[in-house]
Amino acid sequence: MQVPNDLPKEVLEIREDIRTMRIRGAGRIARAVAMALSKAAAAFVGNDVDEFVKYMEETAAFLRGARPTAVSLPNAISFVMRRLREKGIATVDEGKRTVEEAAKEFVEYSERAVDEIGELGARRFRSGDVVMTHCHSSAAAAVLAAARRAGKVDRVYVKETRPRLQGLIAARVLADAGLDVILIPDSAVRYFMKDVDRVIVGADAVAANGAVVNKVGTSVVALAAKEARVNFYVAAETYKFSPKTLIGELVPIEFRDPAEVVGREWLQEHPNVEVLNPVFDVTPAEYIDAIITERGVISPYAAPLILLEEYGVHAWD
Ligand SMILES: O=C(COP(=O)(O)O)[C@H](O)[C@H](O)COP(=O)(O)O
Repeated sequence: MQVPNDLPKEVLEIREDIRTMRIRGAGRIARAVAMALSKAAAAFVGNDVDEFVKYMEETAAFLRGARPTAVSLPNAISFVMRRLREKGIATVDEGKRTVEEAAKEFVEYSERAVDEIGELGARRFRSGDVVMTHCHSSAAAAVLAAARRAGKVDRVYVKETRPRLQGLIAARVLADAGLDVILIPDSAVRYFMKDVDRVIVGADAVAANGAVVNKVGTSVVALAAKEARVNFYVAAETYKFSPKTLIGELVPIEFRDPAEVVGREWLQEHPNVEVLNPVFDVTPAEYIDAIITERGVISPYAAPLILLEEYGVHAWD
């Protein structure tokens, strides 16, 4: 991917931090790219409006390639860039202001959305509920923290989430929120499901057919939950809904370096073994009881309504 000329170092660093997962989780990724666009705009030197717009379009394309699956990333970029395109700016300064304001608005919306999801989601829980979660999702954690504050949930099983062990982040965050955390290996999901009342996870993308793309292993939790008749909830801001799925596109599943699974040394010692590392999987709508969004708690089958309301004709952009 071509790096636009004169892109400030901090924008390059944000992209690299997303690629290497120092910035991770769909919500944080979205907020980080919105801020990256704002920083890029501020750093532009010159008075030529067309040059500025071209530079911003190139920056947007460059940032879009940071990670492929979390649709919050292109959605955050579209939110900011649509403002710039629709505004019809007369000067570069106006363009810079437009980008900065749109990015700020997106970040504020996003932070508010997570809080609203927490409050709405907590209503689905009952006193004494035992919960299971997978990976670390700030939206799912917000629900659990709000449910804890409401005196409903005490205990949560957290899956370690190999190979990158995001479960350890979730365990720390949820313990800090006052929950009793039990960290379990991924392979123990079915063993413990009998003790669980509800599952809650986050999302990297919600498709028009209500399927949810989230950290690999989510679909296995959903299968075990369905077998045990345990409610399965997804916490997802509306900017995680994928407009392109309305026109039949599939959400790309990221495959990362096999060394994340077994280490570089093992790979070198076993050149005849193929190691694959898909990092997301798809949970079909029929396994999902509800998606908790900042606009309300919906059936996964209502995903197209959210998409049409949110993006309308822009789904085709
Ligand atoms: O799958 C992951 C993170 O994957 P990775 O660690 O590979 O980025 C999270 O469940 C979603 O991104 C939602 O997170 P949030 O609710 O924080 O947006």
